[in-house]
Amino acid sequence: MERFGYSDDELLTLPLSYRADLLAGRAALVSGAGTGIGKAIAVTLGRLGARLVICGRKPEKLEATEALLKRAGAEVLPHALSIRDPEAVAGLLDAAKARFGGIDMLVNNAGGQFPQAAIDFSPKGFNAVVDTNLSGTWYMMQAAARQWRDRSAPGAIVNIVAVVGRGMPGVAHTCAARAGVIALSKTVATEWAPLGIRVNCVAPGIIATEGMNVYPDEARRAMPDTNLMRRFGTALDVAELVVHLAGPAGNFITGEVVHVDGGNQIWGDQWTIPRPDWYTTPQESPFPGR
Ligand SMILES: CCC/C=C/C(=O)SCCNC(=O)CCNC(=O)[C@H](O)C(C)(C)COP(=O)([O-])OP(=O)([O-])OC[C@H]1O[C@@H](n2cnc3c(N)ncnc32)[C@H](O)[C@@H]1OP(=O)([O-])[O-]
Ligand SMILES: NC(=O)C1=CN([C@@H]2O[C@H](COP(=O)(O)OP(=O)(O)OC[C@H]3O[C@@H](n4cnc5c(N)ncnc54)[C@H](OP(=O)(O)O)[C@@H]3O)[C@@H](O)[C@H]2O)C=CC1
Repeated sequence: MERFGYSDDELLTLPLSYRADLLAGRAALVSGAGTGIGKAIAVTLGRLGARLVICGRKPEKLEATEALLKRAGAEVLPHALSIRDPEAVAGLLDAAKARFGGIDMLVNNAGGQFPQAAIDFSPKGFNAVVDTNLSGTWYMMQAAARQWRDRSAPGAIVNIVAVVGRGMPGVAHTCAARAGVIALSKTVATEWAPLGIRVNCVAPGIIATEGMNVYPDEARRAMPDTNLMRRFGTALDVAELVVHLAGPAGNFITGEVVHVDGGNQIWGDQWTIPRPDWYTTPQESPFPGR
């Protein structure tokens, strides 16, 4: 691929599809906001007037996004933690309440995985991915929902997942975790509608971010061949969809999974590890049927 995501200046200046004060007076919490898609989401929300709480494990990544948000004129509270730690997550929501009186929007973007054939997963590797993407996301959802309930305030959650409807060879652990997030989201969309809480998922296809460095060159080069538009999407494509779902345009949308994947889900099979010969050259099966 030619480049890995936007420069800071591009994030601050690329034209947006929304009016500049759309989210004035609102506060948003974005996880994994120090890099890639999360950084683009945070900056986009900030450019539209929202105040931001940003989290991730590494303070230095958050500092870069904090500086960018300040350039956009947004108020920002950076808070380093691992979303895998439920007590730290509860502390994060307390800090957001102390600073901004609470949040209106939660974007669970933090996550990731490593590519490996499933048959080789170690228990530690599998659990690391499930803990981060499923349990970590859940701790954030529950802590936010409890605060909204206690404040008698409405709220919107957007969970960033992946295109997992047909599985994705090389990242079975993340497929399991993301499918879990989708099922959780649909279930609590129903349980929490009486509290005024909407819950939706965004499933990005291949998006140009530095996170793509974890994939082998061969797999990454082939990725644009697996969507109808035959290219990578951008972090802004995801960020603008998040604005739609978390903001006023999404008021009647809940329990939904929206794909921003150039049509990958209806067409291409997506490999994150090299394809075995079985799928690339004509084969005579050594395992005949009855
Ligand atoms: C197109 C696809 C769609 C999606 C695209 C994207 O998401 S792009 C964005 C993508 N961005 C990202 O994905 C970035 C975020 N990803 C991450 O931070 C990590 O992948 C994580 C989710 C495992 C973090 O968990 P953590 O902080 O606990 O990390 P840790 O380093 O301590 O590892 C824990 C254990 O996991 C195992 N293990 C780890 N790596 C490998 C490997 N290469 N090989 C084999 N195994 C591996 C190993 O068992 C290790 O323990 P050990 O043996 O070392 O004692
Ligand atoms: N790029 C793509 O094509 C696709 C991405 N996605 C998903 O979108 C999300 C963003 O991806 P992208 O921006 O590309 O990748 P990045 O690797 O750049 O972003 C992941 C972010 O999550 C944070 N993070 C990881 N683990 C934790 C944790 N335990 N606690 C808190 N923060 C954590 C990281 O920060 P730190 O290391 O400081 O904790 C980092 O900022 C991820 O969930 C990814 O899997 C889904 C489909 C496709």
